[in-house]
Amino acid sequence: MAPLSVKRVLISESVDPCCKTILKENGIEVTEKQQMTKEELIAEIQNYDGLVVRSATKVTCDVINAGSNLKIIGRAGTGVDNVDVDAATKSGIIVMNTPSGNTISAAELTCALLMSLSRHIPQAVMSMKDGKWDRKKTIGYDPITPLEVSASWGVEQMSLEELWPQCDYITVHTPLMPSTTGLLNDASFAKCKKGVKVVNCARGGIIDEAALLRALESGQCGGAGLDVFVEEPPKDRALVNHPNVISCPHLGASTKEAQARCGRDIALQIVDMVTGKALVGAVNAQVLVSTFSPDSHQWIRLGESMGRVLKACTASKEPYSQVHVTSLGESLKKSSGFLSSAAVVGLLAEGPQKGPNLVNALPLAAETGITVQTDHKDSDEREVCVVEVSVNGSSFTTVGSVQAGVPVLLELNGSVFRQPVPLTGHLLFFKASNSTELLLSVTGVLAAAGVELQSFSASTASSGEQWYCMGISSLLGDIGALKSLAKEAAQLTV
Ligand SMILES: O=C(O)[C@H](O)COP(=O)(O)O
Repeated sequence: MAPLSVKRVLISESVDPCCKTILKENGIEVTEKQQMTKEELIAEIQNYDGLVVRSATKVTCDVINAGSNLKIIGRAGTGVDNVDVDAATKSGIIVMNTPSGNTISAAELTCALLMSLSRHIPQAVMSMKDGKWDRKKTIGYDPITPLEVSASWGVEQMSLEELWPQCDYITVHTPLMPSTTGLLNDASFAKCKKGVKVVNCARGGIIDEAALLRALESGQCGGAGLDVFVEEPPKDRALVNHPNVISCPHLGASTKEAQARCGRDIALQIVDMVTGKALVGAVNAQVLVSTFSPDSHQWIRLGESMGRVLKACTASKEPYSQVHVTSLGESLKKSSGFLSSAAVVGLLAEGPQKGPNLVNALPLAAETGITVQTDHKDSDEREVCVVEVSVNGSSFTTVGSVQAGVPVLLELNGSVFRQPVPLTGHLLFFKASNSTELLLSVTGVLAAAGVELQSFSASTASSGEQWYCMGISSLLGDIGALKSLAKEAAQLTV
């Protein structure tokens, strides 16, 4: 992938200072502004092409839409539920997290809460501070029964149904998403051992808060350690104030070590991305991961150019219903993903959709009603990319490759070019029967418009209507004259 240019980054939360230092050392201008209101962030965000956040900044669709120059949202931490990832993807913005920076600190707090729950340490501390010497409440200790060791990780894997009735303690460590929202609910609490203790240092909502309160009240749940809440800070204090709940204000990652790691990781990941070295931590742009090799750059250009050629030659027939991209050749095995996105970018370029790029190509295609199909075929003979579009009931195909580092077109809808057509500059395509008169007429049209003919590629077929391609010095102002000479004609700049 051609390196993304990121020049100005806004850090909207307390992120370790090393983040700013690393970004600045790499030529990126950094502004730190904390505790901005949503309105302030919306007004400000257009001035930046990068945004670095923790979990308090709500990067909503409104913020993303206001960020007309935004290219990357860096999350100095793990959870990206405060970022509207779908909206970012549609706008072609990379969302990147630091998947391992604060894991150890969150695990430490989980263990601390487990121990505190078991031994009622916070309650004992409070009662000591109240001047009491109450030894009765700290004597009922149940030993923690560790889960059995599984074959691979030392933990026996069980279904949740099997797991619930066996646990003395349940800790959750998942992102918040539809499948994990309310993972512990009335039904699952009912299957648990009476008095089960639960810890949530992951995200509020994985344990259903209303169900947890009911389970605490009935004694079905014997205690909860909560570092996170559905609403932060929680306005409803019922859980926080419950005698069997110990809670913290989302401190799982708040250690010097975790913050230094996350601040450093997100800055280095952004720098690696803008310098084209690597893409690490992107949560919405998997297709880009394999584009960080120099070899891939020309293939991406090829895919996009083929999409543009298809669009130019079929524009009058729109709408498109399907794009089918096939890569051939061992070395393109991992390329079919980005080739299809690149072809869609070319096909949608200059259309009504906002800024198609490799991040948003597939969602934009889906939104436009285009199905994208990707295939790979092994071939010892050649490395080529075939892009076929279904447009208004018929199909139109291009075949291209990269030769000597240059993207070239080999075939256009059945016409095989004698010489590969370099996909660069201004190109004129037309379909006609092979005739000297026609070619003279076309060059006459070019000359009359002051356009120089720079290259000419004809089909290998000697009879029937075939596609021709001309490299020209500039686009014709009007190709009406050409359209009256040839069956079809199109021009474009790639
Ligand atoms: O998702 C995370 O990384 C943790 O919940 C930490 O969030 P924070 O960076 O806002 O402390």
